[in-house]
Amino acid sequence: MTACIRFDDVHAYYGGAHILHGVSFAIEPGERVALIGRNGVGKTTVVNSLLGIARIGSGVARIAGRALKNPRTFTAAQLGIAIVPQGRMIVPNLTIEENLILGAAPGRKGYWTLETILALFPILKERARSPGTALSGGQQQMLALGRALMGNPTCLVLDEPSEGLAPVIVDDVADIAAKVAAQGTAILLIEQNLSLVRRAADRFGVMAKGRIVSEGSMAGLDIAALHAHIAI
Ligand SMILES: Nc1ncnc2c1ncn2[C@@H]1O[C@H](COP(=O)(O)OP(=O)(O)OP(=O)(O)O)[C@@H](O)[C@H]1O
Repeated sequence: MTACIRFDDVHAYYGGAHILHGVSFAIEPGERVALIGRNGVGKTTVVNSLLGIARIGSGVARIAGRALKNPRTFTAAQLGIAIVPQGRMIVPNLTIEENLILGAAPGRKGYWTLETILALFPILKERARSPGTALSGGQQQMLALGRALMGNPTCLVLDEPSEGLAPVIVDDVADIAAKVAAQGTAILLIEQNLSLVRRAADRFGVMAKGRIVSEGSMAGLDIAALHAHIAI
């Protein structure tokens, strides 16, 4: 089976700043993998390496088996990866429905359509004609998730989806992740909220100083050891 995302010994840089020091991992179709670790260890840089924002100096990052060579910001999307960025990035002068349509990938058909997404997120259906920014933080997170699903991605990348959200909304995010994975979409979850990680991932990798220092299945997750890694 070809991995949706595969990193082999990736070293990544911003200018001369060496941030990723030999990161290797793979996400198989339909898998839910969490990357955890404290602030500044390089989690978002993994995503930025897919987008060409961070430069891959050595090693290979692949999407759907294709090695990325000088990727553009849209290359990952073309290869089936949808990214829900930290901060959500809702377009303020578009309605909720228009924000969703923005995520559509013409030509890539699948389970997710405007109808199935509005059915998954009743609040977005109720307020489809309101501006995207009229929503609360949690609702904007749902909109960002829905917009990403509109492209029927093979892998959904969620960068700190729980940031700034109330615990009850974090539970909603975990439920959505489970429903998305049930449709066969793989998930890369970048997160520090352990209760979300425990509910929304099958496997984890712990990052420290630009490296994956521990990995395994959620069943084998040693919470005490993990706290030691991510304690601020
Ligand atoms: N565009 C950039 N240019 C230069 N350095 C950057 C850039 N983005 C991030 N960095 C640096 O790279 C390192 C890793 O940052 P990264 O955002 O990947 O961490 P993170 O684990 O995602 O943490 P956070 O949760 O704080 O985003 C940090 O030292 C950060 O200051």
